[in-house]
Amino acid sequence: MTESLAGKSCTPCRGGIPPLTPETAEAYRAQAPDWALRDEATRIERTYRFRNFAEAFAFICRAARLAEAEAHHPDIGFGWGYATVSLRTKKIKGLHENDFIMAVKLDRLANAAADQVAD
Ligand SMILES: C[C@H](O)[C@H](O)[C@H]1CNC2=NC(N)=NC(=O)C2=N1
Repeated sequence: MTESLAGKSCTPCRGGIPPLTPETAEAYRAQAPDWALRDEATRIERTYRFRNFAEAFAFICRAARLAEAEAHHPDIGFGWGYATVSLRTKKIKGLHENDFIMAVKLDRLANAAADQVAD
């Protein structure tokens, strides 16, 4: 059981530490169950669905502001009705707690906006 990530903030990662093991990443995923481990658990990814292009764009604008506030930046692809978000920590070429903090906060953003539609 990992402690609540929603109340945490990203911390600077300068490298020199190992990435999360797949097992630890899986434990973190309990708080972000809609995210998938990808590329041998070196990154996480989620696709959010929206009603149209404008709502997807509004979400990624909010996501970008969150990323700047947390100094941790996802890769984002988007189009009509969707945004696909990928997170990893470059300095360690894998996953860090920061990636899951961002995942949980992005999920909250999407839910709070109430503009996301079910898959
Ligand atoms: C110094 C600064 O914290 C780092 O360069 C940050 C910036 N944003 C980042 N975002 C992501 N997703 N991974 C990183 O490794 C990363 N590094």
